[in-house]
Amino acid sequence: MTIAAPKTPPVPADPSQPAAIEIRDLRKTYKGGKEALKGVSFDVPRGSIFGLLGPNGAGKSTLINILSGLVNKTSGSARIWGFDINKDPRNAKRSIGIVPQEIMFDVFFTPLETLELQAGMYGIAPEYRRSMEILRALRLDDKANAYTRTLSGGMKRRLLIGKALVHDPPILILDEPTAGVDIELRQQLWTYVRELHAAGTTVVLTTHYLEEAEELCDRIAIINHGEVVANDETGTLLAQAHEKRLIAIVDRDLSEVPPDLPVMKAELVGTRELVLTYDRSRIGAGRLLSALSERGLTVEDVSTREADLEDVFLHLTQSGALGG
Ligand SMILES: Nc1ncnc2c1ncn2[C@@H]1O[C@H](COP(=O)(O)OP(=O)(O)OP(=O)(O)O)[C@@H](O)[C@H]1O
Repeated sequence: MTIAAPKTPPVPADPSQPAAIEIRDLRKTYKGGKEALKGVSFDVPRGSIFGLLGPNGAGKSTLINILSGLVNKTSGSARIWGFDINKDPRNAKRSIGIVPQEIMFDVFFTPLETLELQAGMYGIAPEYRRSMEILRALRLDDKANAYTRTLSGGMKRRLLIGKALVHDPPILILDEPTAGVDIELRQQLWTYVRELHAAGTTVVLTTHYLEEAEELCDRIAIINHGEVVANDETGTLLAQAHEKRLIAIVDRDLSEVPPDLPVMKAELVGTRELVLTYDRSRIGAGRLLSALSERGLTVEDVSTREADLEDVFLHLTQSGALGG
């Protein structure tokens, strides 16, 4: 997608603020006492594709809603493109485009009207609007005058991205954009996101699909129970995943795990399947198989699984399930 140079003056960035988004000790306690954010701090570097991960209820939506002005923070601060969300909310809001989780449109408007209305809401004068250009970039120009209700699911998702781009924000936030979306459409959406990023947009996305975050994001923050439990480059996070798993089917029934195996964790599934979790930086699979043989066991079948972002995620959130 080629998004041409903006025809409206870009939001001037404050050069003393190198982060696209700067969040400091952000707290939110809802009425009724639920502490959704318990002092969250992190920076989204300019020009990054930043992943915000966390199990259901971790506080991701609360965070995004605070940034977009839908929810008031209890304390702490947030700056978007250098603008404090409370002291300079207008510029802070102009600096982000948010693609929400839910598809919500007035179905009686056409895509072109939808973008024009959105531009009007941002106070962009008609001569500065670039609705058709955005529709072309999202390959929706041939649907410009169709009823939105006649668009396919994928087209509606693209139109949502278009709505978030009308004011030419330097930062785009996508909240679970591929939840419930089929694989082909997901790939298409990520192609658009990559193109936008290549054109200079900082991208923040929340996703439950860890392999997606692994593939797309250069930096990832994981939140759990309202706290940041990891915030690092994706490669560094993955390097932390030392755990590897070896699954061995042995030749006879066991009533318990063989003693003193050189592993971090050993589990017996049924009577013959041993699941051994080990530190791959300290020991190899061959040594583990020898250890089983030394304990009088013959292995009939064996497989191993590499650690990935899911391991890091599960380890850090200790939830055992991603939920949703
Ligand atoms: N308006 C509200 N009033 C009270 N509690 C709320 C409100 N909104 C969210 N919560 C609670 O705050 C916590 C964080 O919710 P939040 O929606 O931010 O999580 P999330 O990480 O976005 O989850 P999901 O992935 O399900 O969207 C949850 O325990 C939730 O029940």
